[in-house]
This record gives sequence, C-alpha cells and structure tokens, in this order.
Amino acid sequence: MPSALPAHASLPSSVRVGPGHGGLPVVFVAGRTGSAEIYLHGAHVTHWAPAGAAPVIWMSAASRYVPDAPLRGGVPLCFPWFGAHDGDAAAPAHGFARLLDWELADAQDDGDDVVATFRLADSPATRSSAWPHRFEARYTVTVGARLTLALEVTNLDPSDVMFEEALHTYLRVSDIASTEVTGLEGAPFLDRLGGPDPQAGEDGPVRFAGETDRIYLGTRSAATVVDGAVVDGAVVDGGVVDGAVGRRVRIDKLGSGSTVVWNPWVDKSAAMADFGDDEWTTMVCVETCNIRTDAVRLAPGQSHTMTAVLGLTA
Ligand SMILES: O=P(O)(O)OC[C@H]1O[C@@H](O)[C@H](O)[C@@H](O)[C@@H]1O
Repeated sequence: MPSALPAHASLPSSVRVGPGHGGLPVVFVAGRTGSAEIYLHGAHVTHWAPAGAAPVIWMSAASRYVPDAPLRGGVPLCFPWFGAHDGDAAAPAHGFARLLDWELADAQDDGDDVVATFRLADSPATRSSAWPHRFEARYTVTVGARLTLALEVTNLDPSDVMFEEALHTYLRVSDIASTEVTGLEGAPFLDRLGGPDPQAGEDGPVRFAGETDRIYLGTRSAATVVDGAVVDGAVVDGGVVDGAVGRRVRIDKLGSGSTVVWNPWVDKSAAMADFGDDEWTTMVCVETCNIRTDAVRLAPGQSHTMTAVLGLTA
C-alpha cells in the first residue's frame, strides 16, 4: 500500500488520513462548510455533505471494500475508457483508474473550503493494459458548501493519445419515482439499452419509470436533480422543500461534452452482487463525462481538465 502523503507534507487540522471500510486508507475531510471522505483506492469520493445538510452522495450498503474491485456508489473515476473497452473484452469496465491506489499529493485549507489533490501516473501495470500510454492525472477535490471535482490529465507520450473519462456521480434521492433531471431537454441521446442510433431529445425533464442508461452527447451546461419533483403523479411546484424531498442538486461542469444518466431499476440491481436489491429506489447517477464522440485527444505534453461542481440550490 502506498504511503498516504509525501514525507514533507503536513495536514491541516481539517484533514485526517485513517483506515476506512476493509482497512483501506481514507482521507477524512471535516471543513467549516462541508465534510467529505475520499478513499485512496480510485481517489473515490464516498461522502460529501454541506455543513448542516443531509449527505448528497449515495453509497451502496453492499459495496465491497477490497483492493481489486471498484467501490459501489460515491464518485467512481472512470478513465481512460468508459464501459467495456472496445478492443479488449478482458479489460476492466470503466478503465483502470478506479481500481488503482492514488497518492494524496496535497491537502490544504483554502478559506472556508478544504482542497485535497490526488495523483496517479502510468506504471508497469497501466503500461501493460489496454491503454499503455504515459500520463499523469491530478484530481483536485474541493470540499465546502459545494463539492468541486477537477480531473486533469497530461499526455506524457511522444504521440497523440485519446481517452474517455467520467465522474460517475451517484446522488441520493428519497424516491427515484419522484425524481427528475432537468437541463438535458432537447439533447439527443444514445440509449445504452436500445440500438446504436441516437434518439431525439425529449421536451421535458428526464423521469424514471424503468431501467435508464443514456449517454447525452454534446451537453455542456448544468443539469439539476430534483428530488420530490413528482408526487403521486402530480408535478409539485419547485418551491416545496421538506427534508430531502424538494431538494435540488445542481451539477455545473466545465471541459465536459457528455452526460450519462443511469438507474439500474429492479432486474439489474438484483444481478449486481455489490448492489442491494432495493437500493435503486434511492439513487440516481448523473455523470460528467467525455465519452464516445466527446473522447479527449491530447498532443504530447498537452493537458485537459474536466470539472464538475455540485451544489444544493433552492
Ligand atoms: O457496474 P459498473 O461497471 O460500475 O457500471 C455501472 C453503470 O455505469 C453507467 O455509467 C453505465 O452507463 C451503465 O451501463 C453501467 O451499468
């Protein structure tokens, strides 16, 4: 297991590194305006709550916490490919980044926020993978009243490289049947449960009545998850706020061209060993991505940053 911090670094009192589930090392952040937990395994955010608010991020109670499997829930970092690898059926789904231990490079207070930076570079294991390139990835997690996730990838290869990436954010909702996602109106999407042709965008928000697995391409602006938007079939005026019900989580993004919306519903949940059979009712994934035709191409020495900013809005 790598050491959590470089020898010279010291931690502010808002940050502690210790064992989490399964003994895996976790960066615990307790800032003035928000708290978070980030496993070094995958640089995986498993918790974020603004001070005084209920947690925003969803984790499965059935998640495994072992070195050779991804965690279930939180924010898996998918890189350098998304889903199954096109040319290598044996390659792990969603890339190798969520399976590797990242290094905590730095952690500091920044005003009311706490900023932790994680680093992953190519290694013999990644160089013998389906994506053998030289690279450095830096992942900056800013914890406060908002959660900012910024993944910067630098191409250290002597030739151009291409990759896909996703901040595969699992969000808590009180009831998926009452949840809607706004901000994707009119955007065409690939239905991963249907054929290869793009589907025409829909007029209204995304609502959930069955398994949903969609890639919205060319989506660069914010999406908002509205919890409690629909009650008993009636759409509630957005002003109602009662605990989690009526809560809005806004996801702003930069450097991202695609958005994935996913809920596994009944059968897929039952088929996943690390996902409780009934847990699909209280989560939705709205993922900030660059995938398929939005994949990133970098010239030698070039860097690219994809950022998601999560916040509760009225
Ligand atoms: O089980 P995994 O590899 O974490 O993937 C979970 C889901 O991730 C989503 O992003 C994909 O669109 C789904 O198709 C997939 O099932």
